[in-house]
Amino acid sequence: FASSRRIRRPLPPGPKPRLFIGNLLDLPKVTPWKTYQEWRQIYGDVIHLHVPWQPIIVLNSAKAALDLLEKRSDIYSDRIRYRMWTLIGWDFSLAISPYGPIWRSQRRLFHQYFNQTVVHAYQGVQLEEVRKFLSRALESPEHIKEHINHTFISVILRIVYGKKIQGLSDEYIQIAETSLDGMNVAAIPGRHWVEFLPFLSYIPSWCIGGDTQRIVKKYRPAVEAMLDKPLVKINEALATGEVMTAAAYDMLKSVKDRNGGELSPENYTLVKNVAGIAYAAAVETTTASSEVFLLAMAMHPEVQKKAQAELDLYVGSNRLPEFYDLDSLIYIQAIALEVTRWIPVVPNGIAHRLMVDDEYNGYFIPKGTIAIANVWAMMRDPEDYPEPDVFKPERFIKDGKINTDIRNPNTMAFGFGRRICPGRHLSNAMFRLFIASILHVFNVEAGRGRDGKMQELSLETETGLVIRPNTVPHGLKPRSQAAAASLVRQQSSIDV
Ligand code: HEM
Repeated sequence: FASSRRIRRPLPPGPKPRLFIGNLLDLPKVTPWKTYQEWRQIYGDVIHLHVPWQPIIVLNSAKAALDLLEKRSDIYSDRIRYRMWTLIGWDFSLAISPYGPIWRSQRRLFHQYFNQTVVHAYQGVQLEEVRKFLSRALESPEHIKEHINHTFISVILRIVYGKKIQGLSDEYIQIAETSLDGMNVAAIPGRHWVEFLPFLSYIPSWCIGGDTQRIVKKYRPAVEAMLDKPLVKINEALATGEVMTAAAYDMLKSVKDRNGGELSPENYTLVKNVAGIAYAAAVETTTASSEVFLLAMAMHPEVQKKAQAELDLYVGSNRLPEFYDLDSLIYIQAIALEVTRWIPVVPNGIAHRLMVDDEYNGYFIPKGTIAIANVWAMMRDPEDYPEPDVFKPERFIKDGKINTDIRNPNTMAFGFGRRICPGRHLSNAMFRLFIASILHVFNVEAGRGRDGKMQELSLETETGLVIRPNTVPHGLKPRSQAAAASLVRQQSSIDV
């Protein structure tokens, strides 16, 4: 199959390469998705970048991404190994494992605990944590970013490790945040010279040129601790016969039972790595989406009003939204889709790697090429989404239902083919519950800064694998002081 495509044809178009260094200096280091989107006007949907030893294609349209990453998933499902990821210890992760037996066994185990059917079992935890969030937001809206982060960390740690954190100062949160920062820092193509000049990894941190070692020293201990610490307690529980409600406990127990009560170091590592990636992949992405949601709401009060009218109709003022409400809340669903489209929080996905030579639209794509899905450009394709910069949930609704003729942003935001995000079922349900709960209780405004002035909101984001808005609204005002506040306090039992 693959060899039938082995016909030498020109490479796809792209910026003119320089002698020896190719397009190395052209690789954008800040918000690359925007530059790639601009390049689409010049070079088209599939752009080739020639970096020494490493051809790259950027897929700027949903069609190209679906044609290659989805329909030819058998040959486009490998990953590159950023040298920096391996150096800081992130090569444990299923998300960057090469396509092969280790990835397959990790992915199979992950799927068992996060497939569409199983995730219903986690609704109780999500509901409880989202309500605690409402209560915290009521008490101290100025700390909204911390509350969001706290919520999704709590949800995933309870699901995966059965661990309840005491607060934001929990040692584990610090460790995990540091290691996630490391992953983001390491993952931008072109930022680290060690990707192209491996000897740089040997230069000591105190020397000129020792940047790589400095980064390793900063992040590697945190990545190791993030994986090791929570599993130790679970393993002890298993050894003493204590029963725990936690996915990692069930994983360890089932591999142990399958192997006659023995837990080999390989199986222990398998569970440790699969559990660790759940935390790492879930927290940053869901936190980022929630921040984008708040930004969209503060910028569009008219959207809040419509959503609140729907909530008042279907949920009413005597209770908070439940999971069973979500299918009836069409406008809330449309908001979730539009937030996902408006600022996709993984704007360049996670790059795929081609395993054999290929050909597309008459262009040759050599084996080893990295394929970057520019989800940002796909979400701003005016053919799919007229006036793409405008935030408009209505674009997804027709005759009172979600219009399935409009391309669903989730088919791009969560990636493609065999590598598609296996956490999307958990994430989608949780996100809609979060949106419904906030809008049921609060009006979202930009919030005032320390100087007393209203915060100026901006669409700017950081650069990274996962992006978060630079400004996050914190002006959450209860819609009705008496009703909303007593409802939240009554339905969430926490000490904030
Ligand atoms: C807003 C929420 C989320 C977004 C936007 C998102 C997006 C993505 C994307 C773009 C990928 C790469 C797919 C590809 O290579 O084509 C991915 C992979 C992955 N995601 Fe998510 N994700 C989210 C939430 C979650 C959650 C909640 C979990 C875990 C419970 C999770 C677990 C994973 C894992 C394990 C992978 C690696 C899959 C592989 O390489 O085989 N994600 N995600």
